[in-house]
Amino acid sequence: MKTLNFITGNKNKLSEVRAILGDAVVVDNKSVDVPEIQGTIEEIAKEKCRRAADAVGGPVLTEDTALEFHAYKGLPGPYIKSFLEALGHEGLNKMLDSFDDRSAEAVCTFAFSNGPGEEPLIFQGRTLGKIVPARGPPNFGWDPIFEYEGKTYAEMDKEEKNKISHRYKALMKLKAWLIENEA
Ligand SMILES: O=c1nc[nH]c2c1ncn2[C@H]1C[C@H](O)[C@@H](COP(=O)(O)OP(=O)(O)OP(=O)(O)O)O1
Ligand SMILES: [Mg+2]
Repeated sequence: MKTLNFITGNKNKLSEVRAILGDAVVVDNKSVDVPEIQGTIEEIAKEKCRRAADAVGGPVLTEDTALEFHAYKGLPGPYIKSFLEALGHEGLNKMLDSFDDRSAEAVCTFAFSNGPGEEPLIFQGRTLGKIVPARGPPNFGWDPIFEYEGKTYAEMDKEEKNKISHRYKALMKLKAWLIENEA
């Protein structure tokens, strides 16, 4: 059975990845402090993966999550973590108050490298929603302010989010690739 070494410090990401991939794949986890550069989502995701592969000295899976506000031409994008820490749910909502367009895309980008010096492959999923005042338990990042078809991610039960999320869509692509390349 395929084992993936998923390098992340985020427990919520890890549990969603395990829930979505289920029994098909064993997901090991290591929390390595990997520096994150600036750039496009793909550049950031690939560089994070290269650095994780160097740090671990073997095959690694990494993931980078972005939240793109359409009114801001895609920003905060991959910098959402800093924006969330600085502004909170309320501040992120306020950023959009002078715009009619509150739509946003959640973007999940997995990168897989076979080891140091091996070019990372990218698997990306996107879910379109909108930014709303927080509703639901504040367990995971910006889940309470991202609404998809009338419910925020935080208002959905885990199974529900894991069927439509940006992370689910990216993992289906990764899974298809794993199946093709294992045979
Ligand atoms: O499904 C999600 N629902 C709500 N919030 C989420 C989700 N997925 C990531 N997030 C948050 C965590 C962090 O504030 C930022 C992404 O930053 P990002 O660098 O990718 O994540 P991280 O630093 O927590 O973990 P890692 O060690 O994998 O880099 O968005
Ligand atoms: Mg990070």
